[in-house]
Amino acid sequence: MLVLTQGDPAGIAPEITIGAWQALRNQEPAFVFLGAPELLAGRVPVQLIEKPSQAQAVFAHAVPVIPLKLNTPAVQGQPDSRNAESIITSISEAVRLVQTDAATALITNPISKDVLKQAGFAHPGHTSYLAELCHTPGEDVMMLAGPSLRVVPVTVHVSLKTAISQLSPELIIKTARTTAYDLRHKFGITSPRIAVAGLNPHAGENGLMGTEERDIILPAIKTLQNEGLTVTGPFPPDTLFTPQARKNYDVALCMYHDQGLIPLKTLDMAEGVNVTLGLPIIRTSPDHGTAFDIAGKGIADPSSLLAAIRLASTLVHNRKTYS
Ligand SMILES: NC(=O)C1=CN([C@@H]2O[C@H](COP(=O)(O)OP(=O)(O)OC[C@H]3O[C@@H](n4cnc5c(N)ncnc54)[C@H](O)[C@@H]3O)[C@@H](O)[C@H]2O)C=CC1
Ligand SMILES: NCC(=O)COP(=O)(O)O
Repeated sequence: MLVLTQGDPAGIAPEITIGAWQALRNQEPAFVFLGAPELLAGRVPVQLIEKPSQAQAVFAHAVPVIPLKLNTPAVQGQPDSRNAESIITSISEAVRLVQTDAATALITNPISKDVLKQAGFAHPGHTSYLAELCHTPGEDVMMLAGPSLRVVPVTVHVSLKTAISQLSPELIIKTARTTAYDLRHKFGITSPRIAVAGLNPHAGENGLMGTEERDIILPAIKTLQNEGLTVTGPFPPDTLFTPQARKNYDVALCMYHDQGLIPLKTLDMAEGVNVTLGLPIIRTSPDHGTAFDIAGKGIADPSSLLAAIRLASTLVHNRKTYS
């Protein structure tokens, strides 16, 4: 059984959860929602359960919910850090359920990093928190996957200045190895083709516009090639995402967050999925955030959450097949 976390109760998580249940109730995969039942109740039937194994029997007629308490009632569009505790508990409890085989994978609803930071949460998002919960800190890799493109940012939730200072051959090599391993074992791509983006305009143009390609990225690519991995680049970032270029790789390794996420969301916002690689558990998430600006207006599109739920189910199946 898949477990879906609560996310920020003031964002669009409740309404996209409802939309996902309405789309999936008469088909697979089923999920259990781990959060405050009042976020859904009144709009769709809800049935409280104690453990994920009870969810399948319920799913066709009600959203199965393992209940959590909010510290203060949720107001759509008005996030409140007093509810950080239930947001975080939902994530940690979902991980525990997967670790103990009570659930097969987790799908996370969007959270606000800012709201959690106000409550003292130390992580810039789910990804590194999940790695900590799995006792594999630093092994996490973020991948965004859509119908048109997969991207992996080597540096993630840091300023552009910090991203550049964090880049190293070691970090690129480690990220590419994890990406290649999980594309094989979770996505069934036997020999994944990894295209590596440059950092600078024109990928540095022989040092004319920056030296990171020559000093950091190219040595990493050579090491990875010597290991037998299909890795090419560094490519000028401005043409790496054209339709023609995208035919030549399975994943683009990007040097910083927006280098990869801008093309991914431009091409695939509605169906993009955030997948955490490198962990012993399977976790997916919609590619978008809390969308406080539209929360409660009934216009949130549940497609990305649906894609995340379906991909989690596929990865559970793939892991059995390809591992
Ligand atoms: N997986 C996660 O938990 C993620 C969390 N975030 C967090 O979300 C918060 C808001 O971030 P933003 O940069 O504003 O990104 P956002 O994705 O929440 O919103 C960006 C724009 O897209 C629209 N949008 C997003 N999802 C939509 C949907 N399903 N249907 C229709 N319109 C949609 C919003 O209304 C907004 O105009 C931040 O605190 C950020 O940290 C952002 C990305 C992922
Ligand atoms: N930009 C992606 C994002 O914010 C999701 O982060 P995480 O919560 O999956 O770590």
